[in-house]
Amino acid sequence: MNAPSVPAKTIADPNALPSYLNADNLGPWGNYLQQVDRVAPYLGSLARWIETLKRPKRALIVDVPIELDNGTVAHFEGYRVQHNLSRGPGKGGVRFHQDVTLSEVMALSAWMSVKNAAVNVPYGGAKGGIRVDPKLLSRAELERLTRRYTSEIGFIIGPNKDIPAPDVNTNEQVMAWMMDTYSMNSGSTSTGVVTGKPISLGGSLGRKEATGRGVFVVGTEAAKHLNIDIVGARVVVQGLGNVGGVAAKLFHEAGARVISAQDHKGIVYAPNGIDVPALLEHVSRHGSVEGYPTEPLDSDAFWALECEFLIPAALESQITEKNAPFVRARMVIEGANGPTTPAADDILRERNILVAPDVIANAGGVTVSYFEWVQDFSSFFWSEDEINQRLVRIMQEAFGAVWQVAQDNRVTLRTATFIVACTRILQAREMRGLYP
Ligand SMILES: NC(=O)C1=CN([C@@H]2O[C@H](COP(=O)(O)OP(=O)(O)OC[C@H]3O[C@@H](n4cnc5c(N)ncnc54)[C@H](OP(=O)(O)O)[C@@H]3O)[C@@H](O)[C@H]2O)C=CC1
Ligand SMILES: O=C(O)CCC(=O)C(=O)O
Repeated sequence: MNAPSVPAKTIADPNALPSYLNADNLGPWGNYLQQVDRVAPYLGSLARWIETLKRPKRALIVDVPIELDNGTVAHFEGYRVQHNLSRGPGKGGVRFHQDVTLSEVMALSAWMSVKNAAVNVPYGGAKGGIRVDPKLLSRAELERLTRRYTSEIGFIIGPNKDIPAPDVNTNEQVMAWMMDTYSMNSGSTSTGVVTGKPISLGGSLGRKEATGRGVFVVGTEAAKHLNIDIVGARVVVQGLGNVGGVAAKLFHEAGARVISAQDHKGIVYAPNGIDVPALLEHVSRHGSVEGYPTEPLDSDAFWALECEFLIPAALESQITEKNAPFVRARMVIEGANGPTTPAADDILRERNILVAPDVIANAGGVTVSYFEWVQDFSSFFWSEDEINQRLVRIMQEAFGAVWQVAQDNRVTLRTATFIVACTRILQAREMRGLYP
């Protein structure tokens, strides 16, 4: 009788993904992996490096303990993920939000790698976050949290290593605290360690508005291809924070009609167009669109509004297979990172709705962050006009190149952007080689 054949020694599959990378349902990280799978057929011989894109280079989880104002000690979970450093130091924002997870930060860091390569700024991709609802903290608690987090991640960030910036619920003040903490710990003032700083601390003119401005530029470029006139065009925006607020303002100033805006507390709707400056003033005073005079509209109807531009500018996975069949926009301009799931992408494509993806549409922020970093290194600061002109040129050229790749390969703008960006990343990976 033959004995069953049993290998003398079972070796774990050396190419198996680490467990935290390969679960079936990983939310934004799972969506990113699907986007990478879609680009693989277009990478030629570079496809042999594709696994590089599916594994973050480095993921740091830190405990961030702080003393609350009432004397108790609270522990928060913080992350900094450096997805890819082949093209330069890590670059990407820091998010403070109660739903932040490691897998979400991994996805956000990976989209930074793609975005930075798409606009050809010399960075890899990184992102950070703390799982906290900052609205529940006092200003002093927020400062302690930011400083402790900065110290905990301090050994992997730096002007030549990884440069954080603002994201959801972080701003110039948070960046100032991060810069100060890093500088104290390293023994010299280091303005280049973060971008999105106050102007008085080496920040750049135009950075605060840059992401929304980039969204507007990409929207107007895409509109030219679809023969849409901006004047009178209808715009619907989700999220009136830094990105959505500026984008809404610029569309309004260009003569478009912003007909609806949503944040986590409410929806504003005015079919003839909202007075955007008045709405933004209301939001800055009350923290939300809630309470602003409006015609009634529920959340399902919001996504189904007929419009030329639908701009998700809040969080991930807002346009899904559930609401994508009802979207009646001519195009979706992604101000947020990861707002459209791959299943929704397919539905929108079938329905002939153009999607200008996050990895190009919201790249204006990091582009001006790059300008800020360059200005800090040279201690020579540019005028706002110079910055905006350079920003517009980079965004127009990058979007034009992506548009052409999409036409040539008959793929979506998302896959086209991934083709351009992943080619750059993997070429750098190949040229550098693997061994020290
Ligand atoms: N800041 C930047 O430079 C860049 C940001 N991004 C991306 O843009 C998006 C927005 O970032 P940013 O504007 O900086 O963040 P902000 O914190 O300034 O604003 C976030 C906005 O999203 C709204 N929001 C949050 N949760 C929901 C929800 N569940 N439903 C509806 N609205 C919601 C917030 O409303 P409320 O206040 O009511 O919670 C707020 O209006 C994020 O995806 C971010 O990653 C991308 C590139 C650069
Ligand atoms: O300005 C930066 O460095 C990064 C901004 C960011 O986090 C993003 O583009 O998502």
